[in-house]
Amino acid sequence: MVVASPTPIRSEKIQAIELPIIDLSLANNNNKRSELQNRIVRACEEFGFFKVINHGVSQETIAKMEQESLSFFAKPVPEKQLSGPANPFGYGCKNIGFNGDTGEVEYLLLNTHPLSIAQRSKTISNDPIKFSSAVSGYIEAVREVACELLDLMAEGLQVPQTSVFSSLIRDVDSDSILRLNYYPPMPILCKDNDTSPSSNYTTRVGFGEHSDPQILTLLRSNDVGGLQISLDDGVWVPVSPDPTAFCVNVGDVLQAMTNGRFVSVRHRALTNSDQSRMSMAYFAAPPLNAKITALPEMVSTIKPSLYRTFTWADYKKAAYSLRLGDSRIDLFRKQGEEVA
Ligand SMILES: C=C1C[C@]23C[C@@]1(O)CC[C@H]2[C@@]12CC[C@H](O)[C@@](C)(C(=O)O1)[C@H]2[C@@H]3C(=O)O
Ligand SMILES: O=C(O)CCC(=O)C(=O)O
Ligand SMILES: [Fe+2]
Repeated sequence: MVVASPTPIRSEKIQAIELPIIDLSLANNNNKRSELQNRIVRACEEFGFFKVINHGVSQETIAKMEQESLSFFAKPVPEKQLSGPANPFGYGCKNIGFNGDTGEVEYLLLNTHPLSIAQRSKTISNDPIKFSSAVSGYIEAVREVACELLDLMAEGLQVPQTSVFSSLIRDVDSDSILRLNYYPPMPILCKDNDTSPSSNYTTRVGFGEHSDPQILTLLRSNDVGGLQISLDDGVWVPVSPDPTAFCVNVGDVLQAMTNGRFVSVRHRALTNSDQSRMSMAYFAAPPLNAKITALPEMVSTIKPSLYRTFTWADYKKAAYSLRLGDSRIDLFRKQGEEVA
């Protein structure tokens, strides 16, 4: 197997994008709820990404999770390795997935089932009860935010069964996961000691280009930038970091359930030259046996369903057999159906 080396890329000075802002406190305001639904729907159609403020997750819940995460990544490597290798859960360093993808990232991938968290905490922390309580508290809080957003999306799409998306995540068998990413500072590479402001500067990729496979991702990062999204082919647009907000993106499953109306957009994370970046991503996923198919309201004679029905287990199997940057959802596209 050929193992790819971490890709250095040219640093380009592209202005950061201001993602659509969703103020979740408006969800409880009867006069504003429908405007909020439309705003979320538009963001999912146009960008596949938005920023959520006033989300209701307490600063304490986030700080506890962040502190546990920092303490873990600050440990000596041999200690961290006791929680690895990631298969897919556990501690991973530079290797992403099983097919030779690499990046300048260390991570902990956790199954969100309470029993699994309790069990794994024993190898992760010297105080497993404190670690698992921080993780469980964080997961419960972000799951609530994810469910509220998904209900608003269904309402905005005029789908009568408004819990059609959120019920998949609330299911006890939901396959949701939590990923803690740590990107150590990486000096910018400069070819031939040439310090002129030309194209010789390169930045290292922390987490390569991909789309998220699940329904919805809620990402919280520290105040160090690095996330970029690919809005138009070939152009990478940086997203400004905001530790008080969640950066939310549509996953492949939601793209399929909305018959391509919502877009699962490719993104990546670059390292920073002098500061470490830390991100915590909650990937809201259905149960393994859930059948994924376009909602009837999203299908018509002029917009026939783009994808075959598949189970989340089928999709995961395909995802783990592919490279990070491969398009997984295309495997499930019906012949002859073009995505708008
Ligand atoms: C190369 C891979 C890593 C990944 C599984 C895959 O085979 C393709 C998708 C990757 C991804 C991207 C989003 C999430 O970070 C992730 C946990 C997921 O569900 O799909 C990772 C997988 C991983 O790191 O194991
Ligand atoms: O760390 C980030 O900002 C992005 C990470 C990411 O895309 C992922 O974990 O899937
Ligand atoms: Fe991602």
